[in-house]
Amino acid sequence: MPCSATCPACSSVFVCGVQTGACWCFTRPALPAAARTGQGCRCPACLDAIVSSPALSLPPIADAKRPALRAALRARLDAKTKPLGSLGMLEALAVDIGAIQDRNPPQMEKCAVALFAASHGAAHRVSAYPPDVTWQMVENFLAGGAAINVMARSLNVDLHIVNAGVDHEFGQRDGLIDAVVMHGTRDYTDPANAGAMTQEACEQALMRGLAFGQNLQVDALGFGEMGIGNTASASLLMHGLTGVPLAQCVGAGAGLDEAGVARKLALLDDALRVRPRPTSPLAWLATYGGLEIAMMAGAMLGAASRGTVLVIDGFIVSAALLVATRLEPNVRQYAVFAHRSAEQGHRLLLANLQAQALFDLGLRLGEGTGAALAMPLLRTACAVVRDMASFTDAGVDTATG
Ligand SMILES: Cc1cc2ncn([C@H]3O[C@H](COP(=O)(O)O)[C@@H](O)[C@H]3O)c2cc1C
Ligand SMILES: O=C(O)c1cccnc1
Repeated sequence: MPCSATCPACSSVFVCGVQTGACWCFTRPALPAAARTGQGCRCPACLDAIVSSPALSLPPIADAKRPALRAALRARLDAKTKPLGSLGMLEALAVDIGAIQDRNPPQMEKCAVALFAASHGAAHRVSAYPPDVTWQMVENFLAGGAAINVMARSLNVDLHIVNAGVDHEFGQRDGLIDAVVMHGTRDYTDPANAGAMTQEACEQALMRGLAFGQNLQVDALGFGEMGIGNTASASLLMHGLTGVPLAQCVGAGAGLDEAGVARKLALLDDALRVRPRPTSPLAWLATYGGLEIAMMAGAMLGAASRGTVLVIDGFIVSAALLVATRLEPNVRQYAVFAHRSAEQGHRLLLANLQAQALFDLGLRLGEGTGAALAMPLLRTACAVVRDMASFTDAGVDTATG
């Protein structure tokens, strides 16, 4: 039985977590998810029970704060033959990776990117490109000719292509992981549709992603996506889960001009008006899609539960992480952010996730290209901790005067 959307005792606006096992504060997203108590959740403000039993069971994700390990990693870096802090963000990155892996020194041998592809029913209305580009690009990935293929090869990164729900018959194909939940979402801009997918399809996509993430043995997993129309879904999720005004969440995507962005914004605004506002993170995801975003969110939760570093790519992947954090806040600690995308909403989305990206090359492609490009930085950060000489090792004396 679902609970009310507000805490009955203290009236804080908490959204029902009956589907997810974690209650969620709409007006104050910085609050921790409500504590779980055998039968349900408690409002973190007043501790009164507000949820009946959860339906979706997620694996536990350990708290990766690990202050003692972080201090040891920092001390190890400070003893290296360099001015204190002179490797800047690489030092923070190394400490984060060590804390995620619970290892000193951290390890970065096997790096992979998983690219999740799916079709969007709304694609023909919200993108500068036709919906068929989604399946045609999957063929390109399988043939090895896309940007992510070239980067993965040149950077020694494994690449996994996952079909989360492309509207096309590929048949049995080498190199294509079939995780199809449905052949594309429904068009949420059509008032006749309740939303992009049912709650059941959404949970199935999430759980398939979860299993994928739990089973992959890598030190770092980068996330990529392909789905014409998916910046629109990401914008709606960003708006719904953060409260940032829609206009600041919507951008050019793969290449709309100014007038195109204005049309996209008006369409998405209408799509929000024609049906009731979703009342949980999972309902936002089901209503506005897409399948690849749901599967990525699940894969993030699965990979984090086994201590894998999550390498977040651009705008769409960040939106998937946002969803994942609303299901299990600890997942945020497992994420490192590759780059700041040129997509309009990404700067604010990163700020909302309290994230600092490693670089900004003006990329706006997706596919996991930013994540792949970050892998050498992750490898190098770990190598510095492991291999650099300390002042004592090298006999360098820093005493002055
Ligand atoms: C040829 C081509 C290759 C791509 N690879 C990634 N995207 C990127 O663009 C799409 C999102 O933009 P929008 O929401 O505006 O459709 C996604 O597929 C994303 O991965 C591509 C887009 C195109 C056209
Ligand atoms: O930031 C991204 O991931 C992005 C931006 C535009 C188009 N495709 C992806």
